[in-house]
Amino acid sequence: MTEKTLIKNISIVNEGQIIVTDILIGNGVILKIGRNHDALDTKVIDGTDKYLFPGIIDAQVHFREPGLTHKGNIYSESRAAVAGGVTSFIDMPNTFPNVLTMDILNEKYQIASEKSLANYGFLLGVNDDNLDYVINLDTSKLLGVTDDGLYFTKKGNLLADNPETMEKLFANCKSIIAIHSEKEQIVEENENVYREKYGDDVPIAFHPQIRSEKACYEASKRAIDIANKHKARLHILHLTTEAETHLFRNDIPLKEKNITTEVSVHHLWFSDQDYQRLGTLIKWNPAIKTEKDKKGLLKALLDDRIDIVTTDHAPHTLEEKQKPYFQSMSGAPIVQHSLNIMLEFYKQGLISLEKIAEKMCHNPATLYSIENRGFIREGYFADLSIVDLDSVWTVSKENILSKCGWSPLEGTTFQTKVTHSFVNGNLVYNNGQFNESIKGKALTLTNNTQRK
Ligand SMILES: NC(=O)N[C@@H](CC(=O)O)C(=O)O
Repeated sequence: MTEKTLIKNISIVNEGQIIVTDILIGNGVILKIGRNHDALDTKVIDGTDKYLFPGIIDAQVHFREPGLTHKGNIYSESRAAVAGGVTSFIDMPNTFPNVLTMDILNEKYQIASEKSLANYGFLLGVNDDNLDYVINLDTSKLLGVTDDGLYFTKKGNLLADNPETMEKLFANCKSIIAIHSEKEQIVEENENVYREKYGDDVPIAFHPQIRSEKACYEASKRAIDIANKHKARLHILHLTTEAETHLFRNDIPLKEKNITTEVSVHHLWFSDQDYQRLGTLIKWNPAIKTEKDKKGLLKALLDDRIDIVTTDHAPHTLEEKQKPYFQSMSGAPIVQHSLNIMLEFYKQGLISLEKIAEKMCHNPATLYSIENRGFIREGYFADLSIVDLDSVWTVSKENILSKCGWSPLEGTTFQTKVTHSFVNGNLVYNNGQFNESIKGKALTLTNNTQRK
């Protein structure tokens, strides 16, 4: 029989409430929430003055395996994730080979089953080349599909830039369709304007003018129109503009939405004011935009037009980042610090703890129809994170766990710390120490078909 763990006297942040009580976990699940447990054969953790969150489900990461493991792999990045309170992740298909077939998708599940410290799910990529293959699959069994176009090539018929292929996919796909929403044609026109003026070394401050609000807005508007026409289940990844937030509804519950969206933590944390200080280290696609956009995104998150928070964790080596504008890779590692960032907003009085749990834990589970995770409920998997809301520390090279070994947050002081993370009831992370012997599990889907 596996050992049980009793977390005593902890403030449980869950489903709109904070309740101070005990929680008993064993056999991988939450056995009992409430006082009066029999402590025989039970390991006890004192939770006094600490907070318990459902493990975070980060629904957009790039863990780089297979094929790009010089900058990250499923072991290293899931380890960084768990240290930050992330107990499940959904990884994108721009690994090599690109995830365009079920064989390649299944290979990633196999690698993760051997190496991942967190629970895992993988999206299948879709583009013009494999479109017919994808729509002939039983897509209702997939966690989701996502356009891969922007990740791999700038030229050619990109799915999210090609209305005909979008129509065909949206009319036929039964799973959630997640898209990266920027009109590449607009981006290319802008690139040409700035290239003419500056050559290869365009100042990074122009990144938001190149990957512009217009490029984002027009792509999102078009995708929503096509999705509505076909009643498709569309999710727009990492929103970056205030303008786009007005395309989304908050007058119906998440479960009933056909169109959903997310914000990534860096678009809430950084703005164009930071390009001067951090340069291409904060070059992301879509781009970090203005202070107004940053504020608008937080507002839309709070009023439920934006459904979830993700990281789009995208490690690159420093060498790959610190290049002239056009050569510098977009993306940065952030999965280890997403909860710290959101809790910093809590400290500033901008968001409640309950809302953080909703957007980072409950809603990703609901949005992707993930079974028995994302909530602190008896019988659910014991994916849990304990947080100390009064612990000051500074991000530095010494405590960054992502394989690439740097972070745009270096030098940032946080006032909160994840002390413990449980994955399926196993204490994988305990105050800087890891138990790496037990691996995470594949995320499974609830019975609901994802398409209304
Ligand atoms: N978000 C990023 O800036 N980069 C992503 C790819 C992408 O989403 O464009 C990456 O994989 O590096």
